[in-house]
Amino acid sequence: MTWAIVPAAGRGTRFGGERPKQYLPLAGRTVIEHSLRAVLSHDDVDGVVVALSPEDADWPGWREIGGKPVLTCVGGAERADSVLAALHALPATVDADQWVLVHDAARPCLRAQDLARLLQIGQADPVGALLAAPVRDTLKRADDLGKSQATEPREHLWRALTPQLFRRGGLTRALEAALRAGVRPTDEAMAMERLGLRPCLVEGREDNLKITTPADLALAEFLLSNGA
Ligand SMILES: Nc1ccn([C@@H]2O[C@H](COP(=O)(O)OP(=O)(O)OP(=O)(O)O)[C@@H](O)[C@H]2O)c(=O)n1
Ligand SMILES: C[C@](O)(CO)[C@H](O)COP(=O)(O)O
Repeated sequence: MTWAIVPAAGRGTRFGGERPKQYLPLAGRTVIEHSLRAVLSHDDVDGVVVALSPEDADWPGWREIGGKPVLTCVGGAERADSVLAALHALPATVDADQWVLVHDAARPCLRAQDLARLLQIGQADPVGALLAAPVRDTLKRADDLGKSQATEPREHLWRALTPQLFRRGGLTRALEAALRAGVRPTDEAMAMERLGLRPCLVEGREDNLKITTPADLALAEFLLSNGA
């Protein structure tokens, strides 16, 4: 039994606009609906808890998607707070040693084959796993004037994606420890790494992009509308 958690309590400030980006129209649905359907599409995934902003006025009120239960909870100030709230809102039947998938509401282009590989590899790992993409561009470090001052070595550098797969109990403890220490993990793997644990990096598609700016939405529209 694996449950999903979808943090969807963000305001989308970098995107701009009135409506939070997760509720913008995309390829006949909304961003969040694509993300929910994608993470629920695997037979091993039994349901989802969605963390919503207390001010959310757009949530459609889904109670199930594809015959699977959709629960909600109130998210927090940062993504990590929202994920932790959703971990606590999982059904009591989800034991501490059961796997939980955390997937951004803002990542609508997740492909079934990436999700299947993550589950297959991650469930065989003692710690867990995350989808990620190796860095393929040259990386520059900017100075205060926006000039390129150095080139950073890119060997062994990956971009973290989602979903990320960890056991409910271990992830809950890792996030609570990080937040208690005043650390705001930007992803679940960071909370695990802090404890000296090494999640498995599972190479995922580069087009599993996070909708952060309007250009990302245009690209996602092309990808999802053209079956690319
Ligand atoms: N307090 C927060 C902040 C973010 N998220 C979620 O985490 C995912 C990734 O975060 P990001 O892309 O940064 O979304 P926003 O925080 O909305 O964007 P911004 O930083 O531009 O405001 C999104 O699905 C977002 O809804 C969340 O659940 N709770
Ligand atoms: C979780 C994540 O999508 C992995 O790259 C990313 O860390 C989210 O960061 P954001 O600043 O909350 O968008």
